[in-house]
Amino acid sequence: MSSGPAAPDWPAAPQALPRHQGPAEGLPLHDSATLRRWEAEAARGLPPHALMARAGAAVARLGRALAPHARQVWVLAGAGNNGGDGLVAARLLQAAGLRVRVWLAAEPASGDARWALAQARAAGLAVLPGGPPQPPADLGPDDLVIDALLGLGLSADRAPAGPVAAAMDALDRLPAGILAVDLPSGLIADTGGCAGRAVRARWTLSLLGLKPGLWTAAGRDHAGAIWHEDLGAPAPAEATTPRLLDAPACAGRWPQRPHAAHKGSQGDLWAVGGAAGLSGAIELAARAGLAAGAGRIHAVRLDPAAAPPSHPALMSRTPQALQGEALARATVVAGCGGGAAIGAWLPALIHGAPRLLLDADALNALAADPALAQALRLRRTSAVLTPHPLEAARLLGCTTEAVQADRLAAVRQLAQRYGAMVVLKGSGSVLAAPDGRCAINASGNAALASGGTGDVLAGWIGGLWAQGLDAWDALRLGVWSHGAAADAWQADRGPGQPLDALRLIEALQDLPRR
Ligand SMILES: NC(=O)C1=CN([C@@H]2O[C@H](COP(=O)(O)OP(=O)(O)OC[C@H]3O[C@@H](n4cnc5c(N)ncnc54)[C@H](OP(=O)(O)O)[C@@H]3O)[C@@H](O)[C@H]2O)[C@@H](O)CC1
Ligand SMILES: Nc1ncnc2c1ncn2[C@@H]1O[C@H](COP(=O)(O)OP(=O)(O)O)[C@@H](O)[C@H]1O
Ligand SMILES: [K+]
Repeated sequence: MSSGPAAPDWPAAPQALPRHQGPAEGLPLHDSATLRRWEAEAARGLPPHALMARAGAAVARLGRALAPHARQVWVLAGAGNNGGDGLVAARLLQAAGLRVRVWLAAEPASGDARWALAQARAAGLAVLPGGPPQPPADLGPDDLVIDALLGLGLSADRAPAGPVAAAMDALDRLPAGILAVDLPSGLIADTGGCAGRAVRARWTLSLLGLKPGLWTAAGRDHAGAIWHEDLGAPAPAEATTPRLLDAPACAGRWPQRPHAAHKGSQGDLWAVGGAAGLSGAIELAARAGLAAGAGRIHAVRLDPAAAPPSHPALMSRTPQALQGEALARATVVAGCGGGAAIGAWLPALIHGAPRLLLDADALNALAADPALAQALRLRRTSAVLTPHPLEAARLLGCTTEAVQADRLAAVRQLAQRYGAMVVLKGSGSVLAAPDGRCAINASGNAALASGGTGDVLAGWIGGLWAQGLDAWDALRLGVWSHGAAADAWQADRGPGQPLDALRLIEALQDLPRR
C-alpha cells in the first residue's frame, strides 16, 4: 500500500439509517450551500486531503461490510472530488486484497482528486482517463460497484453526456450491488430531482450531512438504503434546516390514553364531505379517525342522497348539526369526497372550528376563492392542509411539474401563503409550518399509490389531533405512521403488493404505538 495519510482518523463507523439516535425533532437535512460551507470550515482545520482520505476510507469500509463476499470491485470515478473519494476507496479496497478495476471519466482538475489519483497509481492501480466503460467480464452478483461519478458538484441544468453518460449506461446493466458515494450520480441534492437521469444505487453513503433530495421526489428510487458518515466534522448550527421524519423522531409522541379515559375525553372528530357518489371518501376518513382513537366520530354527508356510513361506530350527521357548542369542540376534517358542495360550508368551518384540516375538494374550493384564503390566513388557531401535487399546484397557481421540481420550496410557499401547516403528499411527503419548521417523511412506499389512501391520511391525522396533540405533532406523527403502516405491510409481503385503503386502516391499527 502506498504512503497515503496514516490510518485515516475518522471517529466512528458510518451510521445506518434509520437506527440513529438523533435529536427529538429529527436529523437535520442540509442544503448544498450549507454543505459547501461545512466542507470548507472542516478542511481549514485539517491537514491537506484529510477529508477526502476519510471519505474514501468510509466508502471502502462500508463497501466491504455491505458486500462481504465480493471478490472484485469496479469503481467508476468522475473528474471531480466525488471521483477522488472513489479513487481513495479503490486503493484501500485493493490493499484489503480485493481485485479492483477503476474507470476514470477524465483527468481530475482539483488538487484533492489529483492527489487521490496519484496515490492510486502509486499503489499499482492502472487508471487511465477516458475509454469505454467496460465492466470486468466476470463481475457477479456478490461483487461491488462504486458509483463515484457525480456528487454535490452536479450541474443540475444539463443531462450527463459523453463518457459520464456511457458510464451510467454501463451501471444500468450490472448484476452487482451499487454503492453510491455521497449521492447517486445525477440526483440533485437539494430537490431529489434528476439532471436528466440518475444512477439507481442499492446503497448510498451520504458524506458530511444528509441531503433532502435523498428522501423526496426521485430520491427514494435512486438512493437505496441510506448510510451516513459525518467525516468527524462538527455540523454548522442551522435552526431552520428541514428535519428527517422517521421512527426515532416520532417515538413517544403518541396521544396518551389515561386509565380513566372516556369517549368524551378523547375528542370529537367531524368528517365533512360525502357528496353523492363520493360517500366512500368520507367513510374512509371517519374510519381512520376511529382507528386513530378519537372518542366520537361524526360523519357529515353534504348530500342527503349520499349513502350513510356503514360502520356501526360512526354517527351519521347533517351539516346543520355542526354548529354552536358542537363546532366549538370539534376537530373537523373537511373535503374528502366533498364535491363542489363543500365550498359553501367552508366560511363557517374556517371561522368556527378550533382544529381544521382541509383535504381534496376543500383544497380545490380554497384555490378557487381568494376570500376563503384570506379567511384562513386570519384564523387564530391552526389549520392543516393535505394537498397532493396537483392540488398543491392549484393552490399555488402553477403546474404540477413546478411543484414536483422543488417540493420543499412548494410546501414552504404554501405554508406561508395560507398561514397553515401543510403536507405535500407523494413519495417523500414534505411538511411545513408557517413559522418555518419543515420536515421530510422517511416512511411510506408505492403500496400507498391507490385511491382512498389520502382520505385515510386526513382522517388519521384528524383523529390524532382530536386527542389533544398540538397541530404540528399530530401532522408529523400522522404522516409518519401512515407511511410506517404501509412499510410494515410491505415488509410482510414484499414489494409490488398494493395496499387498499381499508387494509391500510387495519395496518394503522396494528402499528405498535411506541
Ligand atoms: N462537499 C463535501 O461535503 C465533501 C466533498 N467530498 C466529495 O466531493 C464531492 C463534490 O466534489 P466536486 O465539487 O468536485 O463535484 P463532483 O460531484 O465531483 O462533480 C464535479 C464533476 O462532475 C462533472 N459534472 C457536473 N455536472 C455534470 C453533468 N450534469 N453531467 C456530466 N458531468 C457533470 C464536472 O464536470 P465539468 O462541469 O467540469 O465539465 C466535474 O468533473 C462530494 O459529493 C463528495 O463526494 C468529500 O471528499 C469531502 C466532503
Ligand atoms: N409512491 C408513494 N410513496 C409513498 N407514499 C405514497 C406514494 N404514493 C402515494 N402515497 C401516499 O398515499 C396517499 C395518497 O393520497 P391522495 O393522492 O390524496 O389519494 P386519494 O385522493 O385517492 O385518497 C398520500 O398520503 C401519499 O403520500
Ligand atoms: K456518486
